[in-house]
Amino acid sequence: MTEAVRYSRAEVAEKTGRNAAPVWIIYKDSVYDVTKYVAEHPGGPELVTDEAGTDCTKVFHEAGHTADAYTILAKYKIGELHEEEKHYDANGKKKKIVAVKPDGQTRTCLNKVTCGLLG
Ligand code: HEM
Repeated sequence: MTEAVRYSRAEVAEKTGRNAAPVWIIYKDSVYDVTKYVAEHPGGPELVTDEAGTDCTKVFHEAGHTADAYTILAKYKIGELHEEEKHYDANGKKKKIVAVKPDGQTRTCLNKVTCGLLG
């Protein structure tokens, strides 16, 4: 299996479609070059170009896209984010963000509530 090409969120952020730049978007930690699709988008090109360079995972979901849209999107995949910049784990689950205290101690949510109750 060939390794995925890796990009940083900063690199993607430059691909805004402006000044002849391509239109790249991030969806669930994968990077897509949708430059050639923009003009074909059934919802109009602006909906896509407005998100160019960004992580549009939430927006893409909320637009209520059908399975067709996800199939088309898959065709434009060019790579993935660097491991340390990913928001999803290997099972596609959203990574848990644990609050890290300055002294390096970590507290879970439940812990915080309990400590809060005890004062
Ligand atoms: C990232 C921002 C995007 C937004 C906010 C967005 C929003 C929308 C909206 C509102 C529609 C409905 C249009 C209508 O019924 O008149 C639509 C349709 C559609 N969009 Fe997007 N879209 C985005 C990106 C994309 C991308 C990147 C693709 C594929 C590469 C895509 C594929 C489609 C397809 C195939 C439809 C037709 C209906 C469907 O199959 O879901 N969209 N989009």
